[in-house]
Amino acid sequence: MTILEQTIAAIRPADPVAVAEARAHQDRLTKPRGALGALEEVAVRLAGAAAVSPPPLPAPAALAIFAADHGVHAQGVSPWPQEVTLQMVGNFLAGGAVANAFATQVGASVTVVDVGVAADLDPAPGLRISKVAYGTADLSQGPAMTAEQVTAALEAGVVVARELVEQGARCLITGDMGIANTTASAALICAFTGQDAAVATGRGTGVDDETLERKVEVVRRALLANGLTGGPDGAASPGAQTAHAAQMPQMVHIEQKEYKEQSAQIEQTAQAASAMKTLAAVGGLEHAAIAGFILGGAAAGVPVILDGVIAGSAALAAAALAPAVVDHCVAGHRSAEPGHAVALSHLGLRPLVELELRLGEGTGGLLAYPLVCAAVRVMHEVATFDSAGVSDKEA
Ligand SMILES: O=C(O)c1ccc[n+]([C@@H]2O[C@H](COP(=O)([O-])O)[C@@H](O)[C@H]2O)c1
Ligand SMILES: Cc1cc2nc[nH]c2cc1C
Repeated sequence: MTILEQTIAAIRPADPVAVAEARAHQDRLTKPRGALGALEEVAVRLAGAAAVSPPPLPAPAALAIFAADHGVHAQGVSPWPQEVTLQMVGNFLAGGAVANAFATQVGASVTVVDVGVAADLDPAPGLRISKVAYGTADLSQGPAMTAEQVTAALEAGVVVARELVEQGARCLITGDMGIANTTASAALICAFTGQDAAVATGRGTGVDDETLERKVEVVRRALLANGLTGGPDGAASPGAQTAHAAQMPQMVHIEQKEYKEQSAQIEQTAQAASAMKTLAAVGGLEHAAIAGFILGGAAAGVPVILDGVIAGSAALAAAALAPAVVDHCVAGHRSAEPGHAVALSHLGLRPLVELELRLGEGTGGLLAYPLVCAAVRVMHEVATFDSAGVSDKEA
């Protein structure tokens, strides 16, 4: 088995017993039932993911910022020069970015991963060089990446997640840096959800009206050029259905349950193959690496806090590869980029923080991290009605 196959095979869906225990425990704590709102669901979610209630405290946390460049920058979709990706990597390594300040605030470590910056980087403490390519090809003209590049970037993300967990991290936070990557994110979101480009495409770092119009057209062209009409799984490949249909005749005598299981397995395999194609067509190297990072965290048994629209679009790919991965994710925030809400609603994730952030780097995930810790701490430390001798509400 490849690293990616092993990782996908290791991801378990939420444990229903732990979920039920966590819900019941929440209801015994000295507070009106449901009074902690969305935080109660976060604690229950983490219990399901860890298959134990209460779930372990998600500390310490590690942020990984995946950096890469984009061929689609040539279409004039970002007001910023491409070299800002490289320059911001230098800023992260020097501790001068917003992500560094927020990481210090919440005690998270910061690792910068070069998966596709269009320049050679010198080795430095805190930098991991896992370069797959010097940026992607222009996704509006055809596939942004080869299948080999997608696999390499996904596996690079898995390896970073594994190593951070081996080094003691108990919560992973996604981060990204890549000028023009909101265009790739919008295209991925359209492909995976079927949403229209005009709805999913936003102003990124702050483009004017004219550039936004061009950006929407670039996303439309990218979907067309790559034969992606969009769909519930981003499964635009006709091969998906053909592979499934081809298996049907041999299955007529198989027991109904077994047939259903095998049928679901075949469908999942087709969906995964299609997700790889979609990533290659309109994704970025950091999107693929972040998808791998999310899968790697889930496989290693730690929760993953997703940052903004780049992470949201990468999570769509991860979920198409391994649907159970969503049970291990927490949506840190909802970015101002409109496609992010589309992605989160498709994933069924509720963002914890809504501050109209549109920075990336992991900033929204880092701000949400103390809320996730607080949600879990409640489960460990708050007294029950019984233990504190507090009268429960009359039935
Ligand atoms: O996280 C987000 O939702 C987000 C929204 C807008 C912009 N960004 C960041 O801005 C850069 C991409 O913006 P753009 O306009 O060049 O596509 C990239 O480095 C992202 O981290 C990030
Ligand atoms: C300055 C700058 C910082 C960023 N951080 C993440 N994306 C970014 C884009 C720009 C342009």
